[in-house]
Amino acid sequence: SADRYKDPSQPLNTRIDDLLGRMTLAEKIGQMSQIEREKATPDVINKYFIGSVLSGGGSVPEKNAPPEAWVGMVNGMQSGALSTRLGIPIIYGIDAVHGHGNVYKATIFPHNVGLGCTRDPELAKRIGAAVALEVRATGIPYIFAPCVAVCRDPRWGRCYESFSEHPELVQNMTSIISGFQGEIPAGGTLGVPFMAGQRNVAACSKHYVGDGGTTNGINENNTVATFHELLSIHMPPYYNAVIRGVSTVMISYSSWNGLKMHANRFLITDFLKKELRFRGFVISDWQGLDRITTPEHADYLLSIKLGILAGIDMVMIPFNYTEFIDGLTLLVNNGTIPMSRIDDAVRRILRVKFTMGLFENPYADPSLTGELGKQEHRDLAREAVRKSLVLLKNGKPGDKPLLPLPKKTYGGILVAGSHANDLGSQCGGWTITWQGLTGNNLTAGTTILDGIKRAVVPGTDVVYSENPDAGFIQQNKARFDYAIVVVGEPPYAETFGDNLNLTIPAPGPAIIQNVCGSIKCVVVLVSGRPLVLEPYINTMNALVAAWLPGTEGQGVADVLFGDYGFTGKLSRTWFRSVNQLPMNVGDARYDPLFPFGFGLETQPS
Ligand SMILES: OC[C@@H]1[C@@H](O)[C@H](O)[C@@H](O)c2nc(-c3ccccc3)cn21
Repeated sequence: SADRYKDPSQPLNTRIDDLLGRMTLAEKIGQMSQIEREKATPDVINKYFIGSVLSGGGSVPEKNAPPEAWVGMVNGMQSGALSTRLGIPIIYGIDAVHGHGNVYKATIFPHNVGLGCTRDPELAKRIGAAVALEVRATGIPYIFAPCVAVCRDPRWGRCYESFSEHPELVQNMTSIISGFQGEIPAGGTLGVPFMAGQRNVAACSKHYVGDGGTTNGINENNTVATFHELLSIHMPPYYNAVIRGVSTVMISYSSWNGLKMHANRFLITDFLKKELRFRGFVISDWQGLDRITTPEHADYLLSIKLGILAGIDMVMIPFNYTEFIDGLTLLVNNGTIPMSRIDDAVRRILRVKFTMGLFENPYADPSLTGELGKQEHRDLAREAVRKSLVLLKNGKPGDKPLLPLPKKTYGGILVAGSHANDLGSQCGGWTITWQGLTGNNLTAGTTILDGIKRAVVPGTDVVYSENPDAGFIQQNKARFDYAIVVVGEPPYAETFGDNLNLTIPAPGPAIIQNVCGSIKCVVVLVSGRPLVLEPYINTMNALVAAWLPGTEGQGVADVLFGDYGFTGKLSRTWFRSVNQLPMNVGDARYDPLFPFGFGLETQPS
């Protein structure tokens, strides 16, 4: 019979059953294997029937690769897959967690902690649609986003990837999934993998489950919680993600009550797949199987057994694919892992690939390359920056408000601080490289300083000094009407961001004291999370939390100078001292510097 699985007019389950019925064990296990692009030659993909390829953070075809180079790379790999006996296309995945972060000149949006402060699910959906277009510009149909972590402790290095500490706010922001994948139409089936068309991408809600609840925020550590606490704090976003038709779920490195999530059959199979009826595929994190044991990779056969029996369908191996394939083959042949488990995994992977139209459209649409970094997307990102800013202080007690700042000044404006003129730092981690970069050469964008210069009336004396010394301040303080001090955290990702003291890194505090001690100042804090403020806040006239705004730094000036009012509300509790942590909205003991939901407002001037 003609290959019914190739016939798009056939019912979905007919296509899945027809194809699955034709597959050898090697072809099935190949579909469950995701390898890193460095290993993914067309020959390897063909020989091992590889089902998926990824770019890890910073893994690019070449430095500053244009979209055409990405398209060429992905299409080359795809040809290797389509030349196999059954011609099952690969699905290429990448982390587009705040825009297409790996890609030179992509639009970089505010990280999720800032988007949570917008309280605007509709905006998040529009951002999702724009990111999908920029990812498709590079020929990629699948992203490891959104992170739906409910970060309960800002000492966690990934807290900025979380929309909020409050599960309901995170649930609301899962609207971004409907942007990435498209909205399930009225009358459509909720709760099954969905993708509207070839200008959308398959999404991945991560990291299942409880990644944001580890002890002291230690990355990949242990989340101690009753089942009720897990269900009420960390699980809710997955209800919404599944209903919205999220195509994949990524498992967390962390443990729940001492059991590694990657080995947790109850939560992955009994709860996510059976109770929540998730029908897409479950993917491991990078070497997530290896890290089931301590030390990691100590017993890889055991890791494979535990991970696959727990219900993981696709394994982000990413390098030692022969070891994975041989190990899983052995475990199936010796009866440790039943074929029914393999078939469940492959069925789910095929369901996503058929649903997203990968069989009909395995190659990139070259007409989309112009979507990368498009001005329309940058304008959207700028809108998101504006709405993400939170005004925490506006004038000392008894003073009149300092913000919005006048665009016309009699004297000059002093702009100080490392983060005023540092595109990389305002983007944060997962930008061009895994950890992110400092400086202004990493990609195309507008620094906060650039934005200030464009906002004031032409001819205004704007003086930038990264770290003005006391002498400069004393000699010049009468010269300036006011100062804008932009300080904050360096870029970081994952464990490199774990931090137990949460102080503003030097020389930030000194710059604040030096400048704000002599000149009326507004401090703009560029950080992935709340930081210690109490020692300096009385010196400041005004204070703005800018989070990690991304490439469109103009959005900061838009609000500082009153083109738009401040509307942002804290997505996280602003603690007084790290000794209070963890401390979240709703806790019995709750004594924050600024509470969850706080944010002063100003009117457009
Ligand atoms: O980039 C792919 C995935 C990403 O989607 C996950 O959110 C994240 O937990 C992650 N960590 C690594 C990773 C960690 C350590 C060394 C090398 C890579 C890789 N990844």
